[in-house]
Amino acid sequence: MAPLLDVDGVGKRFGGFIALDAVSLTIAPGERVGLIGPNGSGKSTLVNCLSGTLVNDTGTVRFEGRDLAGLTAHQRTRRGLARSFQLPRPFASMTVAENVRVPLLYAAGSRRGRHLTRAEIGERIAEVLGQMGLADRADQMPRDLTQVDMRKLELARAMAAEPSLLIADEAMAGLSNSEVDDIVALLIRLNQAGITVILIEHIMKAVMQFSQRLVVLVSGKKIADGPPDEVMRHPEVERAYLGQ
Ligand SMILES: Nc1ncnc2c1ncn2[C@@H]1O[C@H](COP(=O)(O)OP(=O)(O)OP(=O)(O)O)[C@@H](O)[C@H]1O
Repeated sequence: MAPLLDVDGVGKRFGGFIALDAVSLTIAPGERVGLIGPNGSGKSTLVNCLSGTLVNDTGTVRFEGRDLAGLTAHQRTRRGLARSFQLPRPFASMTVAENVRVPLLYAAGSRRGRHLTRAEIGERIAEVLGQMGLADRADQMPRDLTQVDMRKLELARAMAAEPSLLIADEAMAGLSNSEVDDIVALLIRLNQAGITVILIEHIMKAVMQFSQRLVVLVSGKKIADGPPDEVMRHPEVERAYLGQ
């Protein structure tokens, strides 16, 4: 099967510091992939190069067979590559439903190649909030949400764009065990509904529950890529984690 995402030799420097060193990886449609690595290993830099908030110095990123070079983050979202942020960034003066409506109007219409009708917009907002377990929070303001619901809203905003690939960047930090389980279950449900998901996460229990494949970055290099159990037994991975 042709890859959904094909990352080939992506490199990024900050001044003289090599944050990403020729990273290559492919993601097949429908996969659930965990991207892990110690602090500062380059995970966010890679995600930023994929989603278009940073421009890679070397290499190419292809999504659905097309080179994304030169496309802004918004253009990539409209092509179906959406990401959520470590720190949720809702519009503070809008309700939960309105927070979903904005990316939906912006991206879903262009994904479908036409304007959505008012009824379709309402249905889609309800569908996304339902998927995220936020249906009864629709009219609340973000400031009134619990931390876990705030994370769900951040994922809902990404999902409103109807992506084929969702990159979830540390969606669980600071949550309780049961809340982590809740978010993992939610991400697995999205995957089962056809969304390819890359999860960046430090909570290893969540990573192992979620991932069908693990990619490990250390010091900007990919050092392992494969089935989670095998990857975690890889000597370099053990060293990187014990060394933390
Ligand atoms: N804009 C920047 N300017 C200079 N250095 C940067 C910049 N962004 C990231 N770095 C450096 O690049 C390295 C990789 O950072 P990155 O945030 O990608 O790591 P990470 O794996 O996501 O870490 P964490 O798990 O802590 O979020 C770090 O050493 C970081 O200090």
